[in-house]
This record gives sequence, structure tokens and C-alpha cells, in this order.
Amino acid sequence: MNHIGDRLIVEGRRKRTALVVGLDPDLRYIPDVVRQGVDPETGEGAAEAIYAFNRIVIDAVAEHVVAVKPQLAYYEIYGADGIAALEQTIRYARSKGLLVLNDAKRGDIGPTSAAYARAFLGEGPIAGDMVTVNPFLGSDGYMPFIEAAEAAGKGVFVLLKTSNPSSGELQDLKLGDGDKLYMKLAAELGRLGARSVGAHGYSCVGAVVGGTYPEEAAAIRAALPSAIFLVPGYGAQGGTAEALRPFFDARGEGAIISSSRGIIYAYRNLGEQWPSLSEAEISLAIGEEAARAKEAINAVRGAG
Ligand SMILES: O=c1ccn([C@@H]2O[C@H](COP(=O)(O)O)[C@@H](O)[C@H]2O)c(=O)[nH]1
Repeated sequence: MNHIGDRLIVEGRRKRTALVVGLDPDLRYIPDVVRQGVDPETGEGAAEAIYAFNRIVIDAVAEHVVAVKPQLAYYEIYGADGIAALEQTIRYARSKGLLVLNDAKRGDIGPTSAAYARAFLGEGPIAGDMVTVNPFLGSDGYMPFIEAAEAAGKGVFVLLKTSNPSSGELQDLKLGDGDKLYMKLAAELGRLGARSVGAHGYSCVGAVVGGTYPEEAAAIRAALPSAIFLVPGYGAQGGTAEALRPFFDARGEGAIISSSRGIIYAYRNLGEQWPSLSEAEISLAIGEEAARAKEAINAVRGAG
């Protein structure tokens, strides 16, 4: 099956989940056992600890998620060593049958976007199955990603209404006809997505819609019935499962809900002794939290 919309729907049904776990590894929150024998002050040591941590997370969450979402910033901190950890992480996630969504938020002038599209949607070492795209430069900034996705059966998620508190400063601006900017972009993405709708009704052009904005999500869902939504903001940013219904279609599909800190650092809720927990304890806490999130989301989308 070579269509990302179909792959996400089929995998979501097979595993009965709409959850995506974000891989945002921050060394300050990685327990001692994972850092043993490495010097996290060096790029090499940091990268080793990050990859070891990501393996634990991936093993613990694999049965509960359709995809993992590495956040590029956490790898770029360590330059070439961090990118090597990203490469290893992508390979490992794929070996576990998971789709990979690079949260890179790229977008530039046309030729540079084309190069980014090759990096993230091509065949190279950090390419995944999907990538997040910043549309601020306009159509020649995002079209190279969409064309690359169409050609490769991969997916893009264009930032539309992001989860952060100040997202409205630009995204909610009213245009001459009274429409908000994000609704204008939604209409444009709908037109572009119509070119690549798969057997299950979804295109390769998805949208980022923050879980912290359920009212806006209802309007965007109505305008964009064939776009899969990537929904960040659940968990650590205050987004709740109860608020997620408008993000899904009538069948309870069409959205993937992302959580990073709330799941990968779940063991920190066990108390101040978290730095000295064993690998088994860390893994159990992460897996249990992923299962809890999956079921809470399933209950709301009617897949309970
Ligand atoms: O609108 C957006 C777009 C992307 N993000 C990214 O998702 C994760 C959220 O992490 P949590 O720990 O679950 O809050 C992070 O990588 C962001 O860069 C987003 O939050 N909102």
C-alpha cells in the first residue's frame, strides 16, 4: 500500500489507536540507568544516551501507536552526533513496524524546500514517512513538499492552527473577506489535497491542528474533510481527551493525536526518586501511560 492516508487509517484500525508518541529527548529528564557509561557532556555521549532512551520508549509504546514523531530540535542541538542518533532512531522505529513523522517544520524558497523535501521524504538517512511543513513562505514554499509526498506515497502536515498560546497572533488574523488566515489556508489545502485522495478518503496533505483549540478544529474539519489532522497539545500542554471529538470524522478516524512529554517522561510522576529507577520501571511507566492515552482517546472517538 503506497498511500500515506490509507496506511494511517489501516494501521490505526489494525492497532485500534490514533496515538502518536513524540520523541523529544531532553537529557535533563533521562534517568541515570540510560546514561550509564556515557559522558552526556560530549556530543557522542549525548547521542548515545538519546538513542538508548528512544529505544526504550519505542519498545514500550510500539503496540499503542501508529507512528513516532521525532522533534528535530532535540537532535540538532548535538550537531552531527544528534543527527546520527536521529538516523538510528528512525531505523529502529521502522524495524518495529512504525511510521515515522519528522517534526521539522520546514519551508523555504522553492529550491530549498525541494531540498528539504528530498531530505525528509526521499530515500536518505533521515527521511521518514511524513514531515511537518511551515507554510509562511507561501505556495512555492510548500508545493515541493506536497509534490514529493504525492510522488512517494508519503505525507505532509502543514501548520494551520498550532497548539501554542500565541498561535492566534498571526493565524487568526482576519483577511479582507472576513475569513481568518487559517481558514483561508485550509481551503487552499483542501484544493491541493483533492489531487491525492486515497481509497479510505484521505489525501497526502494533512494539517496541524492544536488539541488546545477544539472550536477551531470543528470549523477546520468541516472545511477539510479529506485531510488527516496531526493534533499536538494533548497532555503536557493541557489538551484533554474529552476535547478531541471535533478533530475526528464521523467514523472516529482522520486524526492522529500526538503526545511527547506526557508519555516519554511518565516515570517522573513516580516521585523524586525517578532518576534512579530501573530500565524495567521506566519502560513500564511509559508503556502504561501510552496505553492510558490510547484508551482515553479511543473512548472519545467511539473506538472503545
Ligand atoms: O502546533 C504544534 C505543532 C507542533 N508541536 C510539537 O509537538 C510536540 C508537543 O510536545 P508535548 O510534550 O506533547 O507538549 C513538540 O515537539 C512541539 O514542538 C506542538 O506542540 N504544537
